[in-house]
Amino acid sequence: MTDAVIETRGLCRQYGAFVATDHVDFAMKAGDRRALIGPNGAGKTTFLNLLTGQVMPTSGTVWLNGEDVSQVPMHRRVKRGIARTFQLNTLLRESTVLENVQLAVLEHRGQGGKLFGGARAQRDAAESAMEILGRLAMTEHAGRRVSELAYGRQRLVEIAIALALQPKVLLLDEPAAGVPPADSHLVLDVIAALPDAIAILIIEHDMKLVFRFAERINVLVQGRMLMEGTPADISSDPRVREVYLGKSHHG
Ligand SMILES: Nc1ncnc2c1ncn2[C@@H]1O[C@H](COP(=O)(O)OP(=O)(O)OP(=O)(O)O)[C@@H](O)[C@H]1O
Repeated sequence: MTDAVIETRGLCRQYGAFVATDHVDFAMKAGDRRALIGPNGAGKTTFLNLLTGQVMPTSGTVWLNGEDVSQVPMHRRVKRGIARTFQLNTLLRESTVLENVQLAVLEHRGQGGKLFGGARAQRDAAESAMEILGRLAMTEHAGRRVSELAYGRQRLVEIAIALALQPKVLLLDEPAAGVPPADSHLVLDVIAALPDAIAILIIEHDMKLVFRFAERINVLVQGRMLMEGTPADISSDPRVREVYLGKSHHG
C-alpha cells in the first residue's frame, strides 16, 4: 500500500501504432500542488483523460485511493473522488453563480431532478454551494449571472462546479486559459489555497504560473515522463531546457 490518492503504474495508451502515453508511473498524495508540463502533443491531455476514465488504457493501471480503477468508467470514478474541469464552457450563462453551483451539488447528491420539490434539499444545497463559493473568494458574486462576470471569475465557477463533486483529486486543464495576464496569477492563487485534503494537478503552459503554483512538476515528452522535481530541479535540468523550455514552449 502507498499513501497515494491517485497513482498510475506502467500506464500506456496507443492509437494504432502511435504511442500517446508510454509506461507512465505517477503518484500524488493528499494536498499535492502539482503541474504537468511538456511540449505540444506530448500527451498531457491524454494522460488527464486516462486518469478520469474518458480514455481507457491500452495497458497499465490507474489507482484511486488504493483501488484499481483502470476499467471503471468516468462517472463511477467521479463518485470515488476524481473531478476535472474542461476547457469548454459548460456553465448555464444566464443563471446565477449560486444556481449553477447549487445545481451541481444537487446532481452530485442524486437530487438533480427535484427542482420544484424538496425545499429542504434546495436549501441544504444552497448552503453547500455558498461554502464552496466562499473557498474561491466568490461569495460577493453569488447572485450575479455568469454572463456578467469577468472571464477569470467564470473559470472559478467551473472550478466551483468541480468542487461540488467533493473531489479528493482535482484535475485542471489550463485553468487560466483566456484569462487576462493581469488576473491569471490570482486564479492560480485561489486554486492553490483550496483545502489541503485535495490533491490538485494542473496542465499549464505559462511557466510563470507553473512556478508560482506547483510544489512539484512533472515533465511529459512524447508520452514519457521525462522527469519529476521541484521547480528549481526542473528549471535547472538541461534535458528539460532542451526539449521543452528551449524549443517547443508556446506559453
Ligand atoms: N483519439 C485520438 N486518436 C489518435 N491520436 C490521438 C487521439 N488523441 C490524442 N491523439 C494524439 O496523441 C498525441 C498527444 O495528444 P494530447 O492532446 O494528449 O497532447 P497535449 O500534450 O495535451 O498537447 P497540447 O499541449 O497541444 O494540448 C497527439 O499527437 C495527438 O494527435
